[in-house]
Amino acid sequence: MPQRISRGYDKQEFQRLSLAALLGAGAHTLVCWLALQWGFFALSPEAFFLTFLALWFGHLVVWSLACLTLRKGGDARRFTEPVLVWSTVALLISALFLSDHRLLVMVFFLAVLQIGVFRVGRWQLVRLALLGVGGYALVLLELQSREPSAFNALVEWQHWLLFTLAVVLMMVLALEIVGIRRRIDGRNEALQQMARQIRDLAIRDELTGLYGRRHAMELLTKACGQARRGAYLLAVVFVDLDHFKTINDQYGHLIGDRVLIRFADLLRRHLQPPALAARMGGEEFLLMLPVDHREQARELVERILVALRKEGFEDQPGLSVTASAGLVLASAGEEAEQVLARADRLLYQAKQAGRDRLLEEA
Ligand SMILES: Nc1nc2c(ncn2[C@@H]2O[C@H](COP(=O)(O)OP(=O)(O)OP(=O)(O)O)[C@@H](O)[C@H]2O)c(=O)[nH]1
Repeated sequence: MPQRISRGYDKQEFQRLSLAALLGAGAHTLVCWLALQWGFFALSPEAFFLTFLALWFGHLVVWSLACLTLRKGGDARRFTEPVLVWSTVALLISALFLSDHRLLVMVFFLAVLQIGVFRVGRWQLVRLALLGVGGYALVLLELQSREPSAFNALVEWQHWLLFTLAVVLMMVLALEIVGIRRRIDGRNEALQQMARQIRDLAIRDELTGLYGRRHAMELLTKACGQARRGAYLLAVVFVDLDHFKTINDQYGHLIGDRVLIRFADLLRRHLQPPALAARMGGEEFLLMLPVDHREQARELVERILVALRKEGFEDQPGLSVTASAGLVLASAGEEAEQVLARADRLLYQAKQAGRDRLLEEA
């Protein structure tokens, strides 16, 4: 599965692929240049120069597209196959002009396959192998039909057979490695999932799924810092369900739990990121609301309190839940604990004033 392979594909991986492709293309050019010097390459020096200029231009285009994609935050992994395919095409083109020593450049294809083993999926690898073997056969057929008398059919096709055998052997090995790699990727994925779950357990309240107190304080500290730097206005709201003890006493603890879960769901429905809610303990909740102005926060909290009042509990028709809240705006230079203490004082006053209301600082 390509998605699995894509995880962990980063800049370094791309740099390694680029370096491998560069070294491979450089070695290929050098071998062909030596062949030209020794008279094995059936092109004039000018035509050789133009041919390799075109091949390097192709490398450059594919590489630049991948770089551009990576810089834009895209997945450069999808350029791995084009890099390998163009490298193979470059080998095949040069094989067209080499007399007798075609195998010299075609062995480079085994290196191309090797690079692909750790980077592309099973089918991409099979496609690449078919391109190498099939392309080599096409090169031979073209040469055979162009100049049958100069074509040493027996030797050339023997070489092709040897090459094909080598590719098949390598593919058997490669597919085994791809399988192992997939299993490792699968296990890594499971481990990462487990790590995410453990982290969630550590930072989330088990009953409601909202963030717990400790993580809420970390987030509040961070949000206060950002608000201090003027990134936004931060409204901090302490919310406490009213007479929750009575609800527990009258309807039982399980219904009390259900009320907490329902309220958390209600908060999730009303808050869009980056606004967030946390359960600070018992029936106490904290809201952090980055806003443009105070009214925006007030209206939102009022909507939440109204929605809670209207909330019905199917098998408990008589149960009606309300909450009290204290809303403050974080001031410049204020620490998280200080903001929280101010919101808590307002909440206390809201309770004193008869509950089921939101109080703000004058
Ligand atoms: N069902 C349930 N009850 C809880 C949980 N955590 C705390 N409580 C109960 O919540 C109740 C909180 O009661 P109080 O602190 O007296 O507050 P209250 O009854 O809501 O009164 P006011 O806040 O003054 O309106 C206690 O009875 C706790 O046992 C929980 O996870 N589930």
